[in-house]
Amino acid sequence: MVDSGTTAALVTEGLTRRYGRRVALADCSLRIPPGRVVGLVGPNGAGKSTLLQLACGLIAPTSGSVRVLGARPGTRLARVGFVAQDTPVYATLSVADHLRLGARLNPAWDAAFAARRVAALGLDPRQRAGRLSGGQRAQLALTLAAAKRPELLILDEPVAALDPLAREGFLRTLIESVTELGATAVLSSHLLSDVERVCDHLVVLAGGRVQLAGDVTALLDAHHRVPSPPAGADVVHGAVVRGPVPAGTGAGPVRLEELVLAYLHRGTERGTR
Ligand SMILES: Nc1ncnc2c1ncn2[C@@H]1O[C@H](COP(=O)(O)OP(=O)(O)OP(=O)(O)O)[C@@H](O)[C@H]1O
Repeated sequence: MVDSGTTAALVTEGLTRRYGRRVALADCSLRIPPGRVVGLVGPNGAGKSTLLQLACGLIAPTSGSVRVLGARPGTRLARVGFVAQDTPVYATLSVADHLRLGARLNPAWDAAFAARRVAALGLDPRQRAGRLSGGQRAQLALTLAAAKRPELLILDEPVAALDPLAREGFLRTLIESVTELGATAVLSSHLLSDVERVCDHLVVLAGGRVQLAGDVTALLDAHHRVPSPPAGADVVHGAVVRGPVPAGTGAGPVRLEELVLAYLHRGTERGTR
């Protein structure tokens, strides 16, 4: 799908995925513009991994459609980097073997970037990946995905296994490479503080449905915190109100974390599955 001459990174329309009778993702319509760092948030079982796997072409929709960089998922493999939640690596291959494999498989492979990151992480190139710690494995998988120099980087809970220092370093590197390449990154996370720090676009899922999506600044501008919302106000949850509020109500700006939580509460209470 094309908008203003720019191909969206990800477009879904009525995207639905069932597992038997369980609806993992329902009627999801989204448009992620290029060049964004997108935070995908939602409680356990909300459908985040399902959406990301659909975007990568690892699973097929039950109904609806998904386009990635203007094409069907799975047809732009060199242009999409994906790190799954369990950060898979080849246990018997060394760190250096992984980099060699990356270079062989990816036309735009950035060997200098990969070598720099491995050195900065203090990983021994001779070490077998199966002997790395969980966090080190995650770092290796992230390095491989980023060194592809993809146009779209899809990361399923990329920082979950990293210590706070490594998390901070990884997010900084991610922003640097996304900015340098003009790429798009979509990352699912339970850590709202990380999302607040690095994401400029937000998608909130609950009960398999999109509760909120859009540019972070625009979303924050469109909501307020009103201690006692007046009658007729469009209350999302608690003190969080959508749209303009009359003067004299004590309305103030809402923080991202508060906004996300309000939509998560609303989505969960509605039992939208
Ligand atoms: N392969 C599968 N078979 C059956 N049900 C599945 C499968 N994968 C996911 N589900 C179900 O689909 C729903 C959404 O799961 P999904 O993994 O997408 O959630 P999530 O938001 O990524 O959760 P988490 O934050 O816990 O990783 C859940 O109810 C889950 O049990």
